[in-house]
Amino acid sequence: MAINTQDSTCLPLQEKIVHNNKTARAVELVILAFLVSMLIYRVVSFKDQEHSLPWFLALLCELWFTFIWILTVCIKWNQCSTKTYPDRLLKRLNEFEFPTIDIFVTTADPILEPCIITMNTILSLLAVDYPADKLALYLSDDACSPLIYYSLVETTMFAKLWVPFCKKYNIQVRAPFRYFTSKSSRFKDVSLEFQHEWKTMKNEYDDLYNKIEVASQRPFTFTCDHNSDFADFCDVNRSDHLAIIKVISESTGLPHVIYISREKNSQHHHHYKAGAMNVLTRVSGVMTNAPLMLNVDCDMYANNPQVFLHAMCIVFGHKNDQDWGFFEFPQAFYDGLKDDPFGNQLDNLYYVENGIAALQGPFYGGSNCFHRRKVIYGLSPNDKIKNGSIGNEDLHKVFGNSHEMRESAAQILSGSNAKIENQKSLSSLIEAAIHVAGCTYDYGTDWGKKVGWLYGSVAEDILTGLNIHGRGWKSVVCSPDPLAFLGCAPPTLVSSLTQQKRWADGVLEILFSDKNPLLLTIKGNLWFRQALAYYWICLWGPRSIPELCYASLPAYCIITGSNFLPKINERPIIIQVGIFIIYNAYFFWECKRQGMSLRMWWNLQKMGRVTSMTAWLFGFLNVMLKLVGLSKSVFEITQKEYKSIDGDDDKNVGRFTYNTSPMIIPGVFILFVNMIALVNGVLRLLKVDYNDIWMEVLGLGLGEMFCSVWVMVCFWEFLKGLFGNGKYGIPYPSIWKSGVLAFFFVHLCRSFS
Ligand SMILES: O=c1ccn([C@@H]2O[C@H](COP(=O)(O)OP(=O)(O)O[C@H]3O[C@H](CO)[C@@H](O)[C@H](O)[C@H]3O)[C@@H](O)[C@H]2O)c(=O)[nH]1
Ligand SMILES: [Mn+2]
Repeated sequence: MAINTQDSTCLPLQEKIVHNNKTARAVELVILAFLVSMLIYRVVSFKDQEHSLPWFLALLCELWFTFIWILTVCIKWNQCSTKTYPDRLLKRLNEFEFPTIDIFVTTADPILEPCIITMNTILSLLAVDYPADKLALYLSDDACSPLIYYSLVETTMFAKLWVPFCKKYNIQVRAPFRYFTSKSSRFKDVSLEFQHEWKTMKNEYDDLYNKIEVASQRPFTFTCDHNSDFADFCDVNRSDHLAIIKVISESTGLPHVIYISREKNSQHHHHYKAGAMNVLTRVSGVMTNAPLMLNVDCDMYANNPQVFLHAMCIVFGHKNDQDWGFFEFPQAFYDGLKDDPFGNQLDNLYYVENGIAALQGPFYGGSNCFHRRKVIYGLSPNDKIKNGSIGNEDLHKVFGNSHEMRESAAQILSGSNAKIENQKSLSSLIEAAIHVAGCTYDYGTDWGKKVGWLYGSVAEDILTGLNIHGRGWKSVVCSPDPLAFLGCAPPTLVSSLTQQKRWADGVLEILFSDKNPLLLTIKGNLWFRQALAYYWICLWGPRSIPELCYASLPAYCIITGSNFLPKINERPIIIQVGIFIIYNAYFFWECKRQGMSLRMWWNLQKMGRVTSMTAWLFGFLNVMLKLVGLSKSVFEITQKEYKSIDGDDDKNVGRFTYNTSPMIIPGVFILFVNMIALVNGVLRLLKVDYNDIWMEVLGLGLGEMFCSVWVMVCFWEFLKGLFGNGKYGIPYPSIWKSGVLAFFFVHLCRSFS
């Protein structure tokens, strides 16, 4: 892409802003100093311990915590963000200079992902401020659902009214389900004409909504004769069917709209989302072959109509072509539950993200991301490929046996901006598209290994981004105001844990692949500190073990009458107390700086413990089982919920609900053992004769009792779950299983003492 440097207005289109981080650094170093002194104290005082086991375990755990803290400090050390200026862009460039963009939306299950949500995603994207003839939107439907196809056809028809309406009145929120329910946007423009059109539009949307709603509620029926639009869907089995590709709209003032359901066959692995993304890449390569690709999950929508203009600021604002391999907008959530009761709105990662942004750039998070096609096709920053210089055989090996695919790839790789001559109509390309959407097309090619989205991890996003960084590309994140994209966070405890489990599982798998960050630093072009950042995320799963161990240590000590902390009348207790206070205050201060409440801080800190000891544990175990060949990874799709703005103000919103998921068990177990320990401890305290032996009381492990109470408070919701009714109660089998485990634990403790 040419960069317009000869310009009178020399103001930059995008700017990297470095944030002052001195105070945070100082506090982080203080915490580190405390951690290190604790380790030294542990080692030095080891021989004085009556009970060496808890001391030793505590040492191991604290070594690990210190290691993780060092990673965290390295990541957060520099803080920066990127600002973009779309108004400058429009003064400098003409729309016809903008590149074409292929937009990918993925959906996989019309029940877990209600159709109407996906359709709103699509509407918001079709209506962005960008020349429509430069956009093509591809929807990948992994469910092969006629309902989704039907909805897409209806939605495209509605879009023909909706898009001009949005552009005419410069509507800010272009996902109708948000627009029509937000109070502020209602009659901003009071002209009669607007009011009239607003009402028409609302009726049309209600119509669309009802059609989709009605169609969703019963098994979708359609005529199966040969000429029917739905003929392809007759008797299809969603996991075993031929590819279905349909061009729904072509050059009508709207972006092109294309429906894709890739071929599935139970004999062949379809690689979940990564597989879907590769089919989207190939089909779009054959059809429109835009140099930029934007991918959006079906649960997100464009919240800022200028998002593509912000994107162009990144594209045209970088003088150096190597400065970005991909760039993304953060995943923020709409209508997030107040104070984030499940800790899944990711706000706690804000400073980590800004830190990584100051390194090689943000991880690829799977959605809201603009990729350059040539980067996805495997180019490294310094590769220069002349037109026609790659042999057909090489292309064949990398991109597969479709002639159209190879031709389009060669064009991208050589960076030729020449428009494909005699631009064929999309419909005439369907045959070629169906070919590249085949379930065996990847075999014997580099798809999923070196090009496209990489296979082998259910966190295909992190893996794919890592591979790109490993080749030396940088990445950029920018968050305009209003936020570019909004999505829905998992609505329940278990759906949130399931998502976290998948992430912990997927990222850990990366460490056992040939894309290990350390390898990429040594052999490739991954920056060392960026590699540390990847380790930080890849180690989520293993973090469960020391956390569990540390959370059961107080219980162990109280039950066996041993200690893992200094007694409270000994001076070194200052170290532990110091860490506890400073760390919590530091985290609270971080939350405060982002405008969070005390409540939210507490929720985040408590859910940090809950998630790591439940979801991450299962992610970790799953990878271990996989390594010995006993398990396979599955991409469990997150449940999505259709909510309009004035949704229910139910007082139970945000309350923990449970099902029979085994992930609950370690939580209840930790709760049980600490409860048993506390009962033990309190009984012992009652027996002491306080007149004589104060010192003995001090020796009884008040520190351990405090820790036990702290753990219990973190798992307080689980305690409520023990007594809750219906979905608010933890199912009896889970309670029983946890009880048995806790019993074993206590028994084990006793046999050790
Ligand atoms: O076989 C599949 C499974 C999923 N998807 C799509 O993948 C997207 C993400 O799935 P979702 O259930 O919403 O997962 P999340 O946990 O919310 O996703 C996060 O984590 C994933 C990796 O674990 C990334 O792919 C996502 O982009 C990122 O938002 C959705 O559009 C799905 O329709 C498919 O197309 N095919
Ligand atoms: Mn999602």
